[in-house]
Formats: sequence, structure tokens, C-alpha cells
Amino acid sequence: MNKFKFTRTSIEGVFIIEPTVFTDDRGYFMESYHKKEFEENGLNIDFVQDNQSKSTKGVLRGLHFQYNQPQGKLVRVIKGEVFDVAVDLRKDSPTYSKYESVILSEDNKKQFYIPPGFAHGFLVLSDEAEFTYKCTDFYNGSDEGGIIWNDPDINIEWPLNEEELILSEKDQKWKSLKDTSTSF
Ligand SMILES: Cc1cn([C@H]2C[C@H](O)[C@@H](COP(=O)(O)OP(=O)(O)O[C@H]3O[C@H](C)C(=O)[C@H](O)[C@H]3O)O2)c(=O)[nH]c1=O
Repeated sequence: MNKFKFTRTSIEGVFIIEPTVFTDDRGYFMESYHKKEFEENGLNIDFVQDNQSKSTKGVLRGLHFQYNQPQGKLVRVIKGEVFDVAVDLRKDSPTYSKYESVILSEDNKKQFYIPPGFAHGFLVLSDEAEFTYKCTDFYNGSDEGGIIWNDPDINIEWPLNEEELILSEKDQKWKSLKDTSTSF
């Protein structure tokens, strides 16, 4: 029995995945990942690291990537709601510099697969959000790069006003894509 719905997006390699949720009077059960079913649906990926973070409303984490160890990410929200964004940084891609966004939430249980070669970020819309994701390569802090959240050429329509945003010192200092050398 297939337990996931896979939807391709406008950007090649980026998928929205919806798990089957089994509910009963105790609550619910769902499989959150299934290597074989993902492979059968075009996602032949191996994960090596799982991450989890908690953020309050207005926190924007991103837009991050790793230069030499680019990470594919399977992301989802286990508490609250976020606006999640993937930006195509693959030089030869017809959708270079374009973005795909999706609302991920505790309620919709949607997952978003972002391949290596993308910048990733999310904005928290609920009072709090707990975010968890699987990565196809290991974290390497010295290999990290970023694109500024409000790059006018990418023009992401973030659903909160600028004055509501909370960014780390690091995330306030990234440059725009045109001023960032990437080679994916
Ligand atoms: C990402 C990461 C971070 N850390 C340490 C480094 C810092 O001491 C601390 C916080 O790191 P940072 O501020 O980079 O965390 P985020 O802003 O959530 O970074 C993530 O934000 C966006 C959403 C992403 O897609 C990336 O996975 C990642 O860049 O955790 C680790 O030890 N391992 C890790 O894999």
C-alpha cells in the first residue's frame, strides 16, 4: 500500500510529499519516511543527518546552503506552522534563481524535498514552531553560505512584514545572489 502522495513542483527535483495519516480514538499514526516508496517516486536519496529546531513567531532562518557539501533536505513541521522556501541555485537550471514555497504545518503534515544546489529557509507563522529535517550530507559550518532573505531579484513574497521578522546576526549579513559566487 502506498502511504505517501508525491507532487512535483514548478522546479525540477523539488517535491511536496503528503503522508497517509491513520487516526483513531487514541490519536494518529503515520510513516514520516519510507526509502523504497520514495525511490519508486523519483526520490532516490540517502540521508545521513537529522536536524530539529524550535523558533518563535517571526523567526526567519535562511537562506542557507553549503558550497562544497551541498545538502538535500526533507523538511517538515511537527509543531506550529511555517512558510518554507527553496531557491534554485543550479547555474544551468532553467529555473535558476526562481523559488518554490509551501506552508508546512503540524496540521497539514506536508513535507518538502529540497535537492542539493538550493538555498533553503523558512519563516515561522505560528506562535512557536518545531521544525525537523533529514539531510543528504553532513553539516560543515565552514562550508556554509547564504543569500539575503529579501534579495530583490528572487523577490520572495514572505507573508509577514519586515518589522515582524527576527533574524540571527549571521542571517542579516548575507549578500544578494548576484553578489554571491556559487557553483552548483
Ligand atoms: C545547521 C546546523 C547548525 N549547528 C549548530 C551551529 C550553531 O552553533 C547552531 C545554530 O546554527 P544556525 O544558526 O546555523 O541554525 P539555523 O539558522 O537553523 O540553520 C539552518 O537554517 C536553515 C533552515 C537550513 O536549511 C540549514 O539546515 C541550516 O543552515 O547549531 C549544528 O551543530 N549542526 C547543524 O547541522
